[in-house]
Formats: sequence, C-alpha cells, structure tokens
Amino acid sequence: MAKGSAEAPDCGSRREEKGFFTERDRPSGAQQTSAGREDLPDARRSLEARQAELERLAAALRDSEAPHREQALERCQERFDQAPVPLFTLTRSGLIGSANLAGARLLGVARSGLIGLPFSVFLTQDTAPVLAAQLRQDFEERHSFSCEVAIRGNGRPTFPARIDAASATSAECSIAVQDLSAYQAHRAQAFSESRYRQLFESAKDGLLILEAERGIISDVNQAAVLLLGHSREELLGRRLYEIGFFSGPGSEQEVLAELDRRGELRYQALPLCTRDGRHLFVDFVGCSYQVEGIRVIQCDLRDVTSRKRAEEALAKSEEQWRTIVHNINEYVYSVRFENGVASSIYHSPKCLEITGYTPEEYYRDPLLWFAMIHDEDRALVNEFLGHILAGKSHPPIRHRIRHKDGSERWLLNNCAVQRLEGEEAGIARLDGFIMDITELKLAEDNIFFLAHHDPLTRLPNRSTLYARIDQVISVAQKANRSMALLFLDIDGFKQINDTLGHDVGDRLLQSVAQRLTECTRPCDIVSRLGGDEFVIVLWDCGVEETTSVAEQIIAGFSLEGSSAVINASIGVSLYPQDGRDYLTLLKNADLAMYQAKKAGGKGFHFYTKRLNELAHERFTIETDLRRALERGEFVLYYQPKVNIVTGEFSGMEALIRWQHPVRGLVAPESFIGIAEESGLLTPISKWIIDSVCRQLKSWRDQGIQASSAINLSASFFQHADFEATIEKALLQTGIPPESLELELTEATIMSDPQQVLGSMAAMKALGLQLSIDDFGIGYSSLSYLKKLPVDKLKIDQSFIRNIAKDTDNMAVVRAVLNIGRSMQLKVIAEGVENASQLAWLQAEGGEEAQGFYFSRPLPAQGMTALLKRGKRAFAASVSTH
Ligand SMILES: Nc1nc2c(ncn2[C@@H]2O[C@H](COP(=O)(O)O[C@H]3[C@@H](O)[C@H](n4cnc5c(=O)[nH]c(N)nc54)O[C@@H]3COP(=O)(O)O)[C@@H](O)[C@H]2O)c(=O)[nH]1
Repeated sequence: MAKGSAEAPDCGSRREEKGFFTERDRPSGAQQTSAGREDLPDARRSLEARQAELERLAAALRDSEAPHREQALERCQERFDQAPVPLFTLTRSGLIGSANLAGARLLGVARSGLIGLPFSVFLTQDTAPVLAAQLRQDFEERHSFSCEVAIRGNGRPTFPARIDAASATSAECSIAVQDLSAYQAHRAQAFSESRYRQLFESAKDGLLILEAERGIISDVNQAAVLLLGHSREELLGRRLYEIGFFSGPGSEQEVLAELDRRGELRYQALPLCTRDGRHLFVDFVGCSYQVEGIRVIQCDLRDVTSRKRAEEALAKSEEQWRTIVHNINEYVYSVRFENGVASSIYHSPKCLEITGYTPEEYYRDPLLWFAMIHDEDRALVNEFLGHILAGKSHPPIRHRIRHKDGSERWLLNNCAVQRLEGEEAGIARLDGFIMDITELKLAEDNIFFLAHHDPLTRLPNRSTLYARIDQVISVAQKANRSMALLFLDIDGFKQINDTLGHDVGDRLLQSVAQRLTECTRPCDIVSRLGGDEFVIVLWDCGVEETTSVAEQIIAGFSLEGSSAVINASIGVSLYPQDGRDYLTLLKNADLAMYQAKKAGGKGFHFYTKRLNELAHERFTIETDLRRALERGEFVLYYQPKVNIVTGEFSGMEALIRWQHPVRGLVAPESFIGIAEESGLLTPISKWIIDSVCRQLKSWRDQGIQASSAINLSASFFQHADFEATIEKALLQTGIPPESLELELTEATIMSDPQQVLGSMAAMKALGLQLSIDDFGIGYSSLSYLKKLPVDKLKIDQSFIRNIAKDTDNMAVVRAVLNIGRSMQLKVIAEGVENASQLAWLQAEGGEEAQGFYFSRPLPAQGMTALLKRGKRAFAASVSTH
C-alpha cells in the first residue's frame, strides 16, 4: 500500500483534510452487513484474498529480512493492479488512496487522476451518504461491510454497483466494487420470465402457445388442460384440429394462414367437444408474435358455454315472445322515456290492423298515438296515463280512436310503467297492450239495448219505461208541469194472432210502434210493456193535447198486406191529478183502458174517480168470490123453455145466482166477468155442471124426465179439464147425455175456433145437445155456421125486445128462423116477455121460446113444482091470443 500511496497523485494528501468525512463525523454504531455475499463471490473472494495477503505480508515484514520484504510487496502490488475486480483503498476521510486498473476502468478515470479524490464524487447524491455511513462504522469497529450504491462513472450512464469493504486498518480500508448493471438486467429478465409464467399458469382463460412454423402446441396452461380435458403431455406437440378445433388439417391451415396474414383472429362461440365428451362453446382469440426471432401463435380460449346457453335461452325466449306477440289479438307496445322524452321502441305488427298505422309510422312519430284518440275520450286517457305515470295502479280503460281509415274503433287499453331506482329514479318505459273491442262493444251495446228495449218494436221496454218515467215525474214535479200516461191495448189482438198467424201479429205490433212514434214528439216516451200493450208518456200535456194525440192514434191501424182495419183502446191518466207516481198512473190508465174496451173498443177513456170505485168494488167482489164456492154461496135457478106450438116443456136453462151474505142474491152479470178474469170461473163451472147433473138425476129419481141447458164460458170450454168434467158428471149421475145441453156464445166459439170446434165435436160425440147462444149479435157467417156441430140457434133477446116495432129486428129474427129451417137447426127465441112477442113468433113459424112471459128463472124447488104440473104446463100461455 505504501507503493500505491507513492504512485498516488499528490492531490491525495492535499485533499486529506477535506476528505470524505472527518474524525468528528465518524458514526458510533454503523452496522456491518454480509448481504450479497453469495451473490458476488468473486469480489468478496478477491477482497478477502487481498486482505489475507496484506496480513501475511505484514507478518512477513515483521519476521523477514528486507530483500524478501521488497519482493513480497511487488508481488502484492502486481496482484492488486491486475485483479479483475475493481479495487480501491480509501482513507478515513473517504479519499481514494489507491485504485487498481479495473477500478480506474470502472470509473473511467486514469489511476493517477483518481488518487486523492473523494470516492463520493463518483456516487449519486442519494447513495453517497450510504457509503459514508458504512465507512465511518468500518473505521470505528473494524468490520467489513457491503452496500449498494449508484456510480456516476466518467463517460457512461449511472450504474448500480455493490461495494464490499474489508475491515479497515487504522489508516485505510479496501473496497471492491462490482458493476451490477449486467446482474440486475439478468435478474430483471429472470423476474419477468417468472412473472410471465405465473401469469400464464394462473390465467383463467385456456392458453395455448403454438410454434407457428409447424403449427404444433409448444406450451399450455392449466386452464387449457382443464378446459380441453387433455393432459398437458397429450396437448404438447399436437395440432389444433387434433384437439377439436376447426374441421380438419385443411381448415386449420387456412385459419393459421389467415392469422399469419392479419396478426390476430377472433372467433366467437366456437363449438368444441372435449376429450371427456363435454360440448362447450369457446371464444377463440389467436395472435401471432415473435419471441427471440421465433414466430409463435398464442391461442386464448375462453369458455363461454354458460353465456352461449344463456344467449340461446334468451334468443329462444325472445323468439317465443315474438311468436306470441305476433300471433295474439292484442297490439303490444313499448315506449321509452329518456330525460322526459318519449320514444317508441316496440310496436307489434297488430298495430296496423287495430289502428291502421305501421310500426314504422309509430317509430317516426312518438305522438302519433295521441293524435288518434277520440276527442270525447281524451280526458279519460289523460287521466289514465296520469295515474300510471305517477306509479298508481289503474284498471284498463276503454276508449275510442279514429282508425287511419276514418272508422271509429273501441279499444281496451292497459299499460304498466317500468321505473328506474336510485339516483336516476323515474320512468324508464311504458309497456302496454291494446285490444280491439269494437265488436265486443257493439255486442255489449246490443245486449244493453235488448235488455232495455223490446226486440220486436225496438221501443223501450217495461224496465226502461219504469226508470225513465220516474225521471220525468221528478222533473215535472220540480218544474210544476203536467204529463199524461196513455195505456193502449189493441182490440182483438188475440184473434188476429190466432187467425192470421204470429207473423202478422208481429207486423201489426211493429206498425203500431211506428205509428205511436209518429204521433209523438222526441221528448215523449213510447214503450211496449209486452203483448199488445203499449204505454205512451206525453210530456207537458193536459186534457186537450192528450185528447188530440189519442184521437190521432185511434184513427185506426192498417195492416200491411191486409184490408183489415185494426183498432185500439186507450186509457189515459194525468199527472198530477190522477197519480203522482208511475204505478198509480199506470194502474189508473189501465182502468180507463178497460173502460174503453168495455165501451166497445176503438176509443179512449180518461181515468175518473168512479172508475176507481168500480175497480175497488170489483176487487171486493173478487175477494168474496174466492170464498163463495167453499162457503156454498152459489145457487142454481132454472128457467123453462117452452114449445110455443104445443105449450109443452121443451127444456130449461140453468142460471147461476150468488147468495151473498151481505149483498143478497147477486145476478150473474155482476160476477161472471170478474170470475172469468180472475180464473175463478173454472171451479165455478165445474160446480155448475156437477150440480145440474145431480139435479137432473134427482128429478129423474122423482120420475121427472127433464133436460137442462148450461151456459159455458169460453175459458172453461177451452180448459183441459172440460171434457173430463162433463164425462165424470154424466158417469156419476147416470143421466143420459142428451138431457144436457151446452150453450155457447158466438164470442166463445170465435175465441179459439180450432179448439172450441174440437171440444164441440167431442161433446157431440158424447151425445150432448149444443146451441149457439145470443145468436145474431156476433159475426158468424153462414159458411162457418155450417161447420159447427150445433143443434140449435138461440136468438138474442135484444131482437125480441122490440120485435113489434123494430123492422130490423123482425128481419133478423125472420132470417134466423129461415136459417134454422134451411140448415135443419132448431131455433129458440129468448126474452119473450109478452103475448104480442109470442104471437109474432108464432106467426113467423117459431117453435120454441124462453122468457119471463112463461116464467122467470126459478130455484130448483120452484122448478120442481112447475115440472110437476105436467107436460102441458104452458098450454094456456101459448094459446092466450
Ligand atoms: N157462464 C155462465 N153464464 C151464466 C150463467 N148463468 C147466467 N149466466 C149468464 O149471465 C147473464 C145474465 O143471466 P141472468 O141474469 O140469469 O139472466 C138470464 C135470464 O134471467 C134472462 N132472461 C130470460 N128471459 C128474460 C126476459 O124475458 N126478459 C129479460 N129481461 N131477461 C130475461 O136472460 C138471461 C139468460 O140469457 P142467456 O144465457 O143468453 O139465455 C146471461 O148472459 C147468462 O148467460 C152460468 O151459469 N154460467
């Protein structure tokens, strides 16, 4: 070292005082480190070898002679100079005491220029203090140390270096400097490779590295092994087509050529069957690059089977949804809201049929929908949308739109809102469906119409009348107005229906409805209650106006295709005097109509209080009648029929009387009609038949061979029990059928000619006598009369009453007598009250008569007495003149 010191530039001693650090600066506890010993063995060994050499030389110097000492020093100096490791000696101040050749090369400064320079000038600012601290500690504690610094070599960039210092002597310490540039580069590369391998192996995607030249797999990661189901060994050296990619070597070649040309290739959802039979879909990304001059292909395989399956499921569900939406009858739509602006995102094809506009037209104009809403329904739709957009639920609404073709359509509109949550809370979408309910609405309207109207005449029906008239009455009450209720019933409608057929009856009802509508104003109500009953409500009409309307109505209805003139009867009640509610007005108008009917029809009658009294009376009679039969209050009177030629009994007529507990003996005219209308005449008729037969039997039992006529009403003649009742009575009493005579009026026969004719034939077949009562006042034609199985005509008493004075009556009676003769029918004149009537009849050739002149109707007991007078009881009566 002395030699080195001698060779060192004199600047060394010059800079001693301004050295690296001074005694004062020397640290007290610097640590020795052995870090990097194994990393840098050469430098350390070299340094340790020099240290050992120096120690050996020192020992030799102590023990040897001078010549040997010189030689040793030279050898030592040479080894120091030629050592491959950059070596330096540093003074306590950190000045360079000596440097070997490698050291001078490292720092890029001639050795002579280095001596005396602080070593720190070659260090970066941040690492210089590191070395200074270590040196202080080294000189203090005489320990070796190692540290890493950054050297700013002359003419080369800063490079990392490691300094190994031997234990310092009192004056100097030796350091070996190792350039770490190459080492660190190597270490970086090793780190990079390890990191790459780690990344390669831990990648989730399967990675295959191919030698591009031969197309064979040269590396695979674990993910690829798991994905493909092949072991790593099976994969290495194989080609892509051999592990299931691409259809074969040709196809693979094409793919690799394309990859080569473009540098990168991507395939999405390639189907792949793995070695263990799994069917997968993988996204394939191939890219080609050079590694150390060799071209490789990296294949990235990502298992997208779940995604693919989900996509397929989604596509399938979308397809199903589309199929459903395209085939349902509803028009489905979806509108998106973005920043408060609506835009159409879906309109199913059905929109064209329902609205006339194509989906494209909706996409172009988001407000098209609103434009077609019917003006009257716009408020309803706005309210509906307001509810929906506010997030409230609302049932579907029905509204109208104007179809593109101009027609009006009824729609059922239902929709729901899809909302965004969180910060961007608000409406995202409006989804809805629309159904064309035009036909349904029409059907509903029709059903509603039919529920409230009569289908035949299309007039309001009973329930509608009821609802409307209540409103009319309420308005009339508030406005202090009058109104009239007209109850109309077609005269003889049943006969028209029965004789001319129901089609004709229907047409008649329709023409009546039309006529009533024509005769009234729009503010009036015309309705059909049912059957041939109509109700007309005339608003703000008194007696005068109502009379005028009623006269127009009853002027007569002509029936299309028929010459018959049809008449009607009308009853009128007035609000408020005849009633303040519908039912009272209707009841009173009905009473008045009944009165009009009783007056012969073809007329109208205003309701009067008297009608009500009569109705009340009638009601009382009806109530009493219901109890009369069971209380045995009916009795039979008998009026004789007389042969006016011989004066002999020719028969008798049974006539009913009601022995009323309060009213006394009530004549049949006061109750027969009521009994018939209330359905009580059937049991009463059965009682009459039974009683007459029993009386005849009683007389027979007394040796009197009598016969009797019975009056039969139309209702009982048509009753299902009629024939059986007669047969049973004959059977039970055993009287001969020919002792019983049935009197039917022309009206009875005409009420249902077919059925009555059948019953008459049956009675005739049984052996009963049949006669037409009140003959002459009806409308029997001769041709019709010929068909009837009757034995006798009974001239109505109205013709006999004024026979002496009334030439018309004479003519009628003569005519009936002639008819009888020509048709070989017996003729009896009833209502003979005096001798002149009898004489006239006798003069005209009449054979039989009945009347007060001979006898009033007698109770059975009286008749028994009369009968006992013998055959010629009336001989004196017939020969008085
Ligand atoms: N269905 C039934 N109808 C019956 C029955 N009994 C009677 N009647 C019908 O009631 C009407 C009135 O009958 P009545 O009060 O009994 O009157 C009868 C005679 O009393 C009356 N008559 C007879 N002779 C004269 C006379 O000279 N002058 C006169 N003013 N009246 C007279 O005529 C009635 C009998 O008429 P008719 O039946 O047409 O022969 C009457 O229509 C009865 O038919 C019954 O049981 N069932």
